[in-house]
Amino acid sequence: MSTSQLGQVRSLSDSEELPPSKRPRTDATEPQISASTSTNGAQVIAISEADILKQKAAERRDRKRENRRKKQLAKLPDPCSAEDVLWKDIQVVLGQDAVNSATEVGSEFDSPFKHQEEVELEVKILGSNGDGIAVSTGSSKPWAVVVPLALPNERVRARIYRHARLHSFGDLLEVITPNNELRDSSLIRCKYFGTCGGCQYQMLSYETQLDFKRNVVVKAFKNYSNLSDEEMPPILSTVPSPLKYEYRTKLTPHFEAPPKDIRKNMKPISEKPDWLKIGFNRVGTQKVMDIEECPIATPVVNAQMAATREEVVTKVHTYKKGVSLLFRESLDTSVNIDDDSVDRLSDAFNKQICVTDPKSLVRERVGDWIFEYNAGSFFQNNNSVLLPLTDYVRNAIFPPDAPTPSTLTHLVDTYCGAGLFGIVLSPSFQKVAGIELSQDSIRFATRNAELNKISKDKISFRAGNAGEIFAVVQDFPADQTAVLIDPPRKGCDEFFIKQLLEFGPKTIVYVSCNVHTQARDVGQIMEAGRTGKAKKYTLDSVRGFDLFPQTAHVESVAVLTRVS
Ligand SMILES: C[S@@+](CC[C@H](N)C(=O)[O-])C[C@H]1O[C@@H](n2cnc3c(N)ncnc32)[C@H](O)[C@@H]1O
Repeated sequence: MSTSQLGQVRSLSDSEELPPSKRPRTDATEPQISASTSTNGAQVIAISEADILKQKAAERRDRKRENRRKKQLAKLPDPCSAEDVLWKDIQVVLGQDAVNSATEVGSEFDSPFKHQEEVELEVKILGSNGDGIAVSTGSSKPWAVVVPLALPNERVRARIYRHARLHSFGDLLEVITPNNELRDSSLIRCKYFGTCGGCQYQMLSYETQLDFKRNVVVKAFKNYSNLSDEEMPPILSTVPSPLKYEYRTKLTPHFEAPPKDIRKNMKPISEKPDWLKIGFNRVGTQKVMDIEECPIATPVVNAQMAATREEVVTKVHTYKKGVSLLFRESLDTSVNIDDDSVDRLSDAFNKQICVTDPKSLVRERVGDWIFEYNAGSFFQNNNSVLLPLTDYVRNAIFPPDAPTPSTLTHLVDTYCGAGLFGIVLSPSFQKVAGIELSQDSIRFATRNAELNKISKDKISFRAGNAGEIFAVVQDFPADQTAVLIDPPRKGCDEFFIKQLLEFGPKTIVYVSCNVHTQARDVGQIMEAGRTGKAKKYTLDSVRGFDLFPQTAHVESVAVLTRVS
């Protein structure tokens, strides 16, 4: 028995005299060593077999945990996800060499910054999500920091609050050196700008906003389409929204239920207490902040929001859960427009109201077209841009300057919602077929076709998965058919693209609220033709549309033509 082993035993039992907080940490994975005195007085250390087995099991558990951790670290974000789009920007800022070296040595999660540390940063680029992406002026370690509301070439101070792979997130505390070519605070129209997470670009001129959005489209096709330079048309300038403010026809602010301790003894109140916040999430958080008005929403929506806020105060003691409110602008639905004697374009018909029940009927005009839908279901939120958008799509399908007249006669409107594109474009086609997953939206699409006096022989809508439409439109001549695609953010699935390519329409117009998945899908359509697996398409044009001024969102329209 060596003295050092004895010493270890001694110090263990000594430590038991200490208060728990001062005792050396005994790892649960260590076998318990017990000291006893033998009959001849010598001390014996006994490690039981059970303890050894326990230790081995614990080591196995540790190894498994470590492997899981390594796998998790190695896992990159899902392609086209918001995290992936950001990760691509981070790599540009840090440079591929720095990213590769950090990955090789496994230091890509070792942030040089502490939680809540205040750091000085230089902003390098504006990320596709609208946040500035900066590097530290003090640390030599390649590490990026994402700072909302910071602009390229600015020096800023930020407080770090979260870490991820080779980057951290920080709250903007101060713009030390502003970029006066871009930043113009006199343009800001909202008192909550900078704290509310809704808008990112109010300090930019509108032209700059459109330029930044074009750049997002350029980057998306570079990162996700896999198209060669020869296959890529120049990305056109972003089409502006006629209204830059007061355009949002829908808002969905929310509020939390009263905290439990307050709810217990709560009586009806008439003045809004401090803890009640009715509004939108604070920038970079899931915490609601109080918003009395939103200047990007229409005046009718703002007026209703003010009235509902007062109502919520008087009823708040009755809520046990948080609530999402809905404000949706509508034309006055009490006017019976099925009656042919009604002049739908008269002032009486055009009175705006705001509905708050998701099941309520909403009525909306797009030019001289009338649409109805349920307040809770999908319809575009910026009415002012819908005529320019549908005109653009029509001109893409029937280019006014084409040397020969178009032969297109049929339109397939996939992901058609309440029938916006199919109905507005219907005069240019002999036949239109639409498909949409929501039964409710299809009920309205059919009603909208009737309201707009389009015959059932000409236009039809069906509920179903978008890819299923191609089996239904077998009688549509592919050479004379245009397919419009307007999917949700996640884009099209494999089944849809396979069916689309088997059908092989002459023209494809792909409208999207997520240019990254759009670029991926367009890339897949083009690749299938390039590799001889399907008919070949050229990408004629890609253009951003600004459906959401003052925010970083961009809609995009890509036009493809079959060449073989
Ligand atoms: C961006 S919206 C476009 C709606 C319509 N084109 C418009 O502009 O009003 C996408 C629509 O796709 C529908 N959708 C989602 N997944 C679908 C699927 N797998 N098949 C068909 N429609 C789907 C949604 O219900 C939603 O109405």
